[in-house]
Amino acid sequence: MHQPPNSPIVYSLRTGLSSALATFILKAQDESVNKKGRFTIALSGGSLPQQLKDLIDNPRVKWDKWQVFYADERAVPLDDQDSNHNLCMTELFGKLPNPPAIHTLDPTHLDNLEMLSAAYEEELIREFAPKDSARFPVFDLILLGIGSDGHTCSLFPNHQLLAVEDTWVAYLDDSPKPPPKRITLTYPVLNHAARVAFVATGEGKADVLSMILDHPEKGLPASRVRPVHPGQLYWFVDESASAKLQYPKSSFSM
Ligand SMILES: O=C1O[C@H](COP(=O)(O)O)[C@@H](O)[C@H](O)[C@H]1O
Repeated sequence: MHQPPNSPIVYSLRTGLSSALATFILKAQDESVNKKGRFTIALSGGSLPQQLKDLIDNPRVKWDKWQVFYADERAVPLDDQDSNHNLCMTELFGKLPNPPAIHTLDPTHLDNLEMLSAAYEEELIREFAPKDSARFPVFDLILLGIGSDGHTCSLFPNHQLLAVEDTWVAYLDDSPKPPPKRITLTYPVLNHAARVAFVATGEGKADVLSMILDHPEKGLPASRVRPVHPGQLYWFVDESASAKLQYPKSSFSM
């Protein structure tokens, strides 16, 4: 099947998804560091952080060049078991002798979601605005997961945040998935990234993956992530998650 240019590239991996993902991240890291001397990345929570395990003990990772943000975060203390930061610390950063610069939410604003999300947007502005972005930050890489309802970040089906175009970070207090209070990057930020990669594993994601990629017209939140040119969208999926997928798969080589 012929795919139009800039269509999502889907890597379906029978084995070695974490290793392929590490290779992909390192290529993005090297291109960014060679060009700009730093690597800006946004991470998700959920099942994603455990797929980053092949970065641990990998001598090619230039942690001192990384600027880490969160694609979405729950409005809970940083050491709470629901915190995406806490999860990333447990799965990855806490295992490193020299962790990178990590931009967490400001826990002093947990009781005021508007201030919490404005403070995180300020954090992004400090990192990006004077450098390589005009109206929206341009992340070198954003790593996303999907929920079985098609949500990504904290952008849920039929939620009013799907329409936000004018801010970098938005907040919600009615997430259908607990905990209810969260902040999230918005579509303009996701869609201005140089690269966005979704990671989906397990048979529990098979139906929704087919819905997202084979039926983008249904408009599930994850289907609406389409980086503008020259940005590129990638999917790293395992065999179980891609079992029902009609969308053409590419072989992974880098
Ligand atoms: O609530 C969230 O869910 C999504 C998907 O999680 P998963 O466990 O199904 O992979 C995650 O990407 C997001 O960061 C998180 O806040």
